[in-house]
Amino acid sequence: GTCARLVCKDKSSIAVIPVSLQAGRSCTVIGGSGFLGQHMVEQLLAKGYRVNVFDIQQSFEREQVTFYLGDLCDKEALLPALQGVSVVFHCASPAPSSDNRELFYKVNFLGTKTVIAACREARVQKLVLTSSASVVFEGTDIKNGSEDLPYAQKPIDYYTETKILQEKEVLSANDPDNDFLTTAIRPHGIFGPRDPQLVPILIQAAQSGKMKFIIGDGKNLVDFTYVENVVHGHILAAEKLHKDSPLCGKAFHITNDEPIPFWTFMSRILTGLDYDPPKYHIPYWLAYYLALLLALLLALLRPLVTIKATFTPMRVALAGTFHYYSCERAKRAMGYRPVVSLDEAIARTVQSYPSLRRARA
Ligand SMILES: NC(=O)C1=CN([C@@H]2O[C@H](COP(=O)(O)OP(=O)(O)OC[C@H]3O[C@@H](n4cnc5c(N)ncnc54)[C@H](O)[C@@H]3O)[C@@H](O)[C@H]2O)C=CC1
Ligand SMILES: CC(C)=CCC[C@@H](C)[C@H]1CC[C@H]2C3=C(CC[C@]12C)[C@@]1(C)CCC(=O)C[C@@H]1CC3
Repeated sequence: GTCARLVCKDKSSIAVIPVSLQAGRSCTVIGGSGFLGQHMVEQLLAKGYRVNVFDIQQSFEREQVTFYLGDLCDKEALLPALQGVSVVFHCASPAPSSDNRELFYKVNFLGTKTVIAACREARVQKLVLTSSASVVFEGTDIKNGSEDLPYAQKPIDYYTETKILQEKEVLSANDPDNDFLTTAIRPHGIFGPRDPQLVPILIQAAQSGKMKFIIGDGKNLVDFTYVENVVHGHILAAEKLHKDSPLCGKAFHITNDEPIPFWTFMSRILTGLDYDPPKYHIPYWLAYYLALLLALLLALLRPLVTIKATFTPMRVALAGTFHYYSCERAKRAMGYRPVVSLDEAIARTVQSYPSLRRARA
């Protein structure tokens, strides 16, 4: 089967070694309980990897997976999960919506330094970070952006600010002389089954009547990337990361390579779940200033009440500007190609949320 390979020692003896016991086939997924993390675990197992998960929470149980519960800011908690593994995938982060500056700094920046120190101590050979394409986004158009764009000087939010600090830390830790190699994957707009953010937020907005307007002319292209393609990019990166490979210490965009107008994508998810797509247009700058005004108002009211807005300047920027990226570098360096097309990805995603389908009267 796929989990075993024949090894011929000499003509008379043939040993069968499970793929999971071969060097380089054991890994730890930090953040393995999350949306991306769980999909990582599934594909890694399917490819015959031995998989540990390190996470602050346990969201599933699988016989083949060893769980280590703990905070990645705690090196002593991390170390047992890294013993004997050759690859660490770091895809843990507080949710962007948590809006907690202190926590972002502690987990994404200081915690990532701890992950690096723990990897070195445990003699892990490869560290693959899940970064984000948003590290170069400042709220204005990016068309076919390459990895050579400079980091955002004014990141769109504090979460992204700490994703920049984190990525810099991981890439500069690349140290071939000491057998420690690092690389970073920058996905954008990950979606797919079990995503707790994109589809649920969208349907919630539709249910409360907030999905009537298209911000701008609706032509702004954006990358939405199917989770299985993101996972594929991570695993390829780990497998192609070798001393002298072009992956060492570098970041790579992983996208569906099919940028789509933001509002077309939203409409396809909405109609797929039997909701009406938005049809009225509102000028981008009007939406932006309305959202700013709302944010100001909520800040003034904060001593009295705390209300979380759906309509924020950052979201308006995401919904009304171009932000799509080239994945040419990943194609060249690791032979990346998306494995699931956008059409297929949307169909699978819509199908996976029967509970969010609009109840017909
Ligand atoms: N979802 C998206 O569209 C995008 C996500 N990313 C990045 O992908 C990665 C994964 O994101 P998702 O799976 O969407 O997030 P998620 O919130 O579903 O998963 C994150 C996981 O990290 C764990 N975690 C958080 N703090 C921890 C700590 N202190 N110690 C141990 N574990 C901790 C959580 O318990 C959770 O299981 C993150 O690094 C995120 O920044 C990047 C670009 C886009
Ligand atoms: C490509 C990329 C970075 C996607 C981001 C995902 C989320 C940030 C979006 C998922 C649902 C979106 C959404 C809005 C903004 C961006 C999202 C949160 C609005 C709040 C924009 C303003 C509206 O008119 C309502 C939208 C609801 C859905």
